[in-house]
Amino acid sequence: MTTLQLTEQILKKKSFLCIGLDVDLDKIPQHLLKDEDPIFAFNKAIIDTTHHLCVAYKPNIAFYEAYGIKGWKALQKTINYINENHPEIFTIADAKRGDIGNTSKMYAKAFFEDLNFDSITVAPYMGKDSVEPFLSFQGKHTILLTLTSNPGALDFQVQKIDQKAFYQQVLEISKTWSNSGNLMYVVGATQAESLSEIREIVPDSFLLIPGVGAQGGNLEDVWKYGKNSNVGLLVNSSRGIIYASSDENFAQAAKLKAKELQQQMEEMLKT
Ligand SMILES: O=c1ccn([C@@H]2O[C@H](COP(=O)(O)O)[C@@H](O)[C@H]2O)c(=O)[nH]1
Repeated sequence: MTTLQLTEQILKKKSFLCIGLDVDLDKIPQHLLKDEDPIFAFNKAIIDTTHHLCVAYKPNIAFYEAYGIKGWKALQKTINYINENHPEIFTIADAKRGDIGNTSKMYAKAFFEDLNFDSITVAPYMGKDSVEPFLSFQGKHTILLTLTSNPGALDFQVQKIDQKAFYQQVLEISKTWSNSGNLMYVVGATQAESLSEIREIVPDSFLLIPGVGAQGGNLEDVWKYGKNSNVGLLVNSSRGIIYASSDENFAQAAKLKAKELQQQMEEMLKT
């Protein structure tokens, strides 16, 4: 999917919501554990009730890898289900990969070719040759971790090198790489005060913003400081939506939570 198509979906659905599919078997409704594939059964129910309210789904790969081969199969079924039934939805493999070039190439093949995700999150720490193998896939997007939502973001990302914070260097340097048009950036909703300055460096790029809901980030601030003239935002919520209820009505409860966020976004898009 192109960024233009993604923007069209945002305007059509009046939503820049990304729903995180972070499935934890200890948190899903217990009746689903009787299913042959509880992870997929949970995801399918969430997708069936929320697909019209969001423009992206983001399975965090850790939540699938943790369950071994069963988790990986559930991930495959989930991405296939989205691609077959809702091809207009942007898919993000939140895998946070990045390694020496030939290894990154294999990560890229796994997530872009085998699983057919539209995008993947990548850590920039190993530099250009670790990221460019992802960027070389046409029609796919690489979402670089930039200023993350967790307290540990202060350990390295804001430290200064040549008077500039490390995360600012990530933005400026990555813009010079081959196929940098395929780049998007992760900025935590908890870092909203830095969004204006980030927008000055990457005015046109999409920003993936996790951290609203369970982590306390504020959607109004993200909109105020992070939007660009094409919206340019994907705001993720995982636990706040998918675990809205642990009863049999969990998917309807998730739909209500997603609807609340979508309605706030619809109002913002009118301004
Ligand atoms: O800076 C980051 C980067 C990634 N994440 C991921 O997003 C979701 C957030 O989940 P919530 O339940 O809505 O808090 C999760 O998969 C994180 O690993 C992030 O939170 N912050």
